[in-house]
Parts: sequence; C-alpha cells; structure tokens
Amino acid sequence: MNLTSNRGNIIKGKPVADKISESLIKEVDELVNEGITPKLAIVRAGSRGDDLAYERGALKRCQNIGIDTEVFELPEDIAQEEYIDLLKKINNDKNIHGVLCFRPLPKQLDEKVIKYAICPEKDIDCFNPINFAKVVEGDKSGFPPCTAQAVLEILKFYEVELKGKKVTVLGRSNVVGKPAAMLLLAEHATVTICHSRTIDLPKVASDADILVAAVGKAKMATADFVKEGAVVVDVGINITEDGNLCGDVDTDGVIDKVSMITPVPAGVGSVTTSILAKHVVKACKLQNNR
Ligand SMILES: Nc1nc(=O)c2c([nH]1)NC[C@@H]1CN(c3ccc(C(=O)N[C@@H](CCC(=O)O)C(=O)O)cc3)C=[N+]21
Repeated sequence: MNLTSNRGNIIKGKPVADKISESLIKEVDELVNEGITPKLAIVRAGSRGDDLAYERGALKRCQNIGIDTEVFELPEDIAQEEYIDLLKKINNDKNIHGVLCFRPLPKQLDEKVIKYAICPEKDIDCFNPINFAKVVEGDKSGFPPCTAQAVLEILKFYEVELKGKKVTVLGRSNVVGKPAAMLLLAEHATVTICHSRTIDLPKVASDADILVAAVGKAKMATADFVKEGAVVVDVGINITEDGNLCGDVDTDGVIDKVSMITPVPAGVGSVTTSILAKHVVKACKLQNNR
C-alpha cells in the first residue's frame, strides 16, 4: 500500500498570462509608435457578478498592456433595438478594434438576432456565427472564444500532451464547452462532450485523462468524476453567497486524486483576460493592415 500522500499540483494561470502579456506589451508599444492604440469596447447590460469579475480582470489586464478600454454599461432591461444600435456605432468607430458583449444576454434580448449585429472583424469573443464556424473548421483567421482558448493555452504551457488522449468536456455552451471541444479535437484529442442529460456523468467523466469542467454549477465535479492521475481544468466562475469566486470542481475533494488542477480564482480566468487582450491586438493589426 502506498502511504505517501500524493497531492496534485495546483497549476496557476499567472505564469501563462504573464508570458502572453509580455509579448503583447512589445507589440502594443510598436503600434503606439506608429500612432495606433488598440482599443477594446465592453458591452454590459445589467451587473451580473461573473460579468463584473471578468470586467475587473479585463480592465486591469488591458491597462497593464497599454490597450485602451471603454465600458458601455446598459440597463438590464435595455430594448433590443438600442442594444443593436450601440453595436452598429461600435462597428463604425475606427478607434475601437474589438468588442466583448457579456453573455448570457438579458432574456428580452434575442441572441439569434444580436449575434449577427457585431461585425466579425471586431468580434474578439466569438459571438458572430462566422467566427464560430471558423473554430469548427479549424480556420485560424478568426477569434475563438477567449475562455475556450485559455483552456488550451494552459494545457500547452504545462506541457500536457493532448494527442490521442481522452478528454471529457463537461458543458456544451457556445461560449466555452462546445468551442473548447473543437479546439481540443484540432489538437488530436479524443473528445467526449457531457451535459445535463448525460447518463452516468461520473462514469464518463472519470474515464478521461483530462477533464474540462465548464457547466457553471459550483463544486459539482466531485472525486467520483475524476480518474486517478487525471489533469483537471476548472473553467467555472461561480459567485458564492459571501461574494467569493468558486469553480465547478470540488478542489479539496479531488486534490489527492489528480496530477494537476487549475484553481479558481487565479486559474483559467486570468488567462482568459490575456487572450482577450491578444485578440484585441490581433484585430487592431488586421484592421490596420499590419
Ligand atoms: N461573452 C462572454 N465571454 C466570457 O468569457 C464570459 C462572459 N461573457 N460573461 C461572464 C463570464 C465570466 N468570465 C470571467 C473571466 C475571467 C475572470 C477573471 O479574470 N477572474 C479572475 C479574478 C477577477 C476578480 O475577481 O477580480 C481570476 O479568476 O483570478 C472572471 C470571470 C468570463 N465570462
């Protein structure tokens, strides 16, 4: 019997984000010297806790890199025409290179209509179906959702082999689960996507070498979801009753089983904001023929 405790490594987002930021600072510096300052617009209707957490992180990251930002704060009950008018204004503003619309949208707004109103060139978080299609096709000229891309950047940074490995993604949202599965597939992983209707979720999840949790249910992935030695990426950003952040994985419950696990906070979220910044710079360069 092995009596030595075998706690998994907590793999943080910061070194991954720092590496991305470092090269972006240089790129932005060069653009600014040519008289171009990349700019991000954030569109927020209402004040959901997870939106505000993202906004805080994004503004800090952009400021640190030298990217301009503007937050368009709208009432939660904003009319659809007004929301679309704002997107049109942003589309036509030459000084804005990227736009992030927080999702989910308030219920009176029809995502099926609004997603077309944002021009694909400024759609840095993959809202427009053009960019979503590019993710599925493996066309790198678009913008995958920042959070889905962050999952891959973390795995790459910590040298987790994906080729041929069994990866289970918990969650099938358009902003994380589904696109993350496509990006993992492009890296030659064998991908299973699970959701609320999956029969015997713990069994399917615990078959995976790498588990990506993106359901938005606090601590729902318990020890029975995890194979011995698995790598776990916790994408969940849940706001607890006392206002703190907590992931989709019961970290304390699985830590003795996993080989590596990302924490919440200080895990995927911090990488997401650096990918967001990277996408703004990419969009800015494309719009200025650089
Ligand atoms: N279109 C869209 N795309 C999203 O990706 C999206 C969204 N809408 N709506 C809201 C959720 C939430 N989300 C977060 C991302 C980073 C942090 C983040 O930077 N977190 C820091 C802490 C930030 C703080 O608390 O100050 C961390 O985990 O260390 C948080 C939350 C992305 N989401």
